[in-house]
Amino acid sequence: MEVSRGLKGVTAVKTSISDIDGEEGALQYRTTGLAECMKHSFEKVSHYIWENEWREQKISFEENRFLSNSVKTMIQTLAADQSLIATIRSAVSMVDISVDEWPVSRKTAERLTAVMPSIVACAYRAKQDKLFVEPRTDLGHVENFLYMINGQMPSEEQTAALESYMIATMEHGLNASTFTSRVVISTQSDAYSAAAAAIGALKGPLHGGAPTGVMAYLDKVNKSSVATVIDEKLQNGEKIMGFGHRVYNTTDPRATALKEQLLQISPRPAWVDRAVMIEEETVEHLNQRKPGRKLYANVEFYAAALMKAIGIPAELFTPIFCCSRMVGWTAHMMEQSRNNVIFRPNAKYVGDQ
Ligand SMILES: CC(=O)SCCNC(=O)CCNC(=O)[C@H](O)C(C)(C)COP(=O)(O)OP(=O)(O)OC[C@H]1O[C@@H](n2cnc3c(N)ncnc32)[C@H](O)[C@@H]1OP(=O)(O)O
Ligand SMILES: O=C([O-])CC(=O)C(=O)O
Repeated sequence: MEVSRGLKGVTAVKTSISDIDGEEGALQYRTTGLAECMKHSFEKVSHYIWENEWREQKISFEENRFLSNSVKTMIQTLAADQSLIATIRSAVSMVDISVDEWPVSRKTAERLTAVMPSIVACAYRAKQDKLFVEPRTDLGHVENFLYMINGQMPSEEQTAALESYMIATMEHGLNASTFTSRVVISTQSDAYSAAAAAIGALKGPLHGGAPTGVMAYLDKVNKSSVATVIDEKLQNGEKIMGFGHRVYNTTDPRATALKEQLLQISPRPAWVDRAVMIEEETVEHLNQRKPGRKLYANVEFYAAALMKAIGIPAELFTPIFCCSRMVGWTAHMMEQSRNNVIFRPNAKYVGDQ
């Protein structure tokens, strides 16, 4: 019996939600390339990913932003002694507790996606002893999110940059957290349980938790050099965060798109050019140290840099990723539940006979 560790190279589902060309470095949502998708609003691309139809549909997004008083109180209580991401993961399972539907509906996908920024903003502000800023219904999804985080209107540049990031990270095939969500749904469980489990999978440093490690890497290199830091990390068996990918054997197209956005920020912060140099040197050095592995920047390197450049604190990087990826998770939950087979692979016994 062949065992594929980490299911490397195994095709486990058929999907019409997105397609990745790992050799060419291309990503499309349904039949539309990433660059074209990034020209539209978060709401419009979400609708496209869920329904395969281009239509501006904002109203129910706005209605779905609100948190009940009891959920706000629970988030504020949890935030007092839990990490931000643990609070968010727990909070997702507390909204709309009684929903237990099958198959997963578009209505639930929209509720989960629209409410996530409110959960994140509530938890983030509670950790700073600040009161929750109620969502506004006259603002777009991303603009409202920044407004709830900071309690003031964001600049157009900030909103546009974050919207680009959030669209670029909405969906990415059968990555670990999306796979998690499909496994949970495959037992005919509910979307809230699947979303909480997916957040648990996303937060790990090998997946959506990587941007924190990217910031630490940049700091370390700035005090020393790329070669020294990489050699030290490889000797300790550590990975360089923001580099390497299971599917891409070239630069991640989202990294390229976010780098473009980063270079458009005006005025450009002094550290940005240095970060670009570090990315290039890292690729060169990693490929010298690990020849043939084809290690390039992944989305997380430029996600971290772009969010830093628009003034987003590092502790929000992974929570914001949860907000954008909720679109992909829920699209996969719908797809799985409409044509379900429970996931149950084999394990090869290698213990004592
Ligand atoms: C949104 C996202 O999830 S994007 C990914 C975010 N994660 C990161 O940035 C963490 C750093 N990167 C990694 O850990 C990996 O590249 C992953 C988890 C993304 C992919 O892992 P896998 O597909 O299992 O690749 P695997 O770990 O087997 O790597 C193949 C080889 O390249 C090396 N390698 C891969 N990534 C890195 C890296 N970032 N730094 C150093 N070496 C690396 C491995 O050590 C391995 O070398 P070996 O053949 O000598 O053993
Ligand atoms: O596809 C993956 O394995 C990880 C990734 O880039 C993502 O989830 O966006």
